[in-house]
Amino acid sequence: MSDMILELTALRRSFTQGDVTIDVLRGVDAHLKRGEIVALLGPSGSGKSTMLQAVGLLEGGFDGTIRIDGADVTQYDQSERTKTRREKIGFVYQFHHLLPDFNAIENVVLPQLIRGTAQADAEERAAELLGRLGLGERLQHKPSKLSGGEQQRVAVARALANRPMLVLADEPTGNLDEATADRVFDQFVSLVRDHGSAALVATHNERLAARMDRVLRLHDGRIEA
Ligand SMILES: Nc1ncnc2c1ncn2[C@@H]1O[C@H](COP(=O)(O)OP(=O)(O)OP(=O)(O)O)[C@@H](O)[C@H]1O
Repeated sequence: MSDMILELTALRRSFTQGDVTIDVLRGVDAHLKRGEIVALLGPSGSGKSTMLQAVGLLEGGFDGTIRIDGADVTQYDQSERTKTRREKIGFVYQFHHLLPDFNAIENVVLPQLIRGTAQADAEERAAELLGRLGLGERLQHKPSKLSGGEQQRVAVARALANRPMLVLADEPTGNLDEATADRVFDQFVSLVRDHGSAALVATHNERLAARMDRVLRLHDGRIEA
């Protein structure tokens, strides 16, 4: 097992709309080691989401090299990308994208079933995670019956349910008040550290960034030295 969870080399991405081409990522070099929690900071429009989408194997169309857990995934086809995403990556978004018709525990069980975990094991794991996140009394609540911070904690549990080695978060606490954001983030950090995963967290929030192990700043399409 490699200690390098993520390596980006000369990552480039442009978008063309009509006759305007914007070079969003202009040669990003970055890496994450096992156990590291790293902030990705940059002004609006600097390419943070674009970078997470590339790393999360959600979007093609970029140049450069992406290595995840030592494997060069750059040229992976659709099915290899899906497999890597399922086995190695967990996502947390600002707007959590929970399934509205499923309750809290079902939302955390589902990705485990997709991965092939037995129902009983998946439920046990989901209940344990949600309990650690302070939602032990909310297992049967649907997202609409949960507060924003509670929904965000369910999303954290869901992202970590399969113990991904790489966790990608895009403004994971962006819609929460400061005190709730801090609590959710503390819980996120403690779970990521327990798993020995690495996490890349895109945020505008300097205060949140200061609590991570390291900060990457996107500026003019590159990571500042
Ligand atoms: N699918 C697309 N087609 C065309 N342009 C795009 C597309 N996706 C992103 N862009 C452009 O790329 C730039 C970077 O967008 P991105 O969402 O990565 O920024 P960001 O740093 O995440 O911003 P924010 O902090 O506001 O979320 C923006 O200028 C945007 O207009």
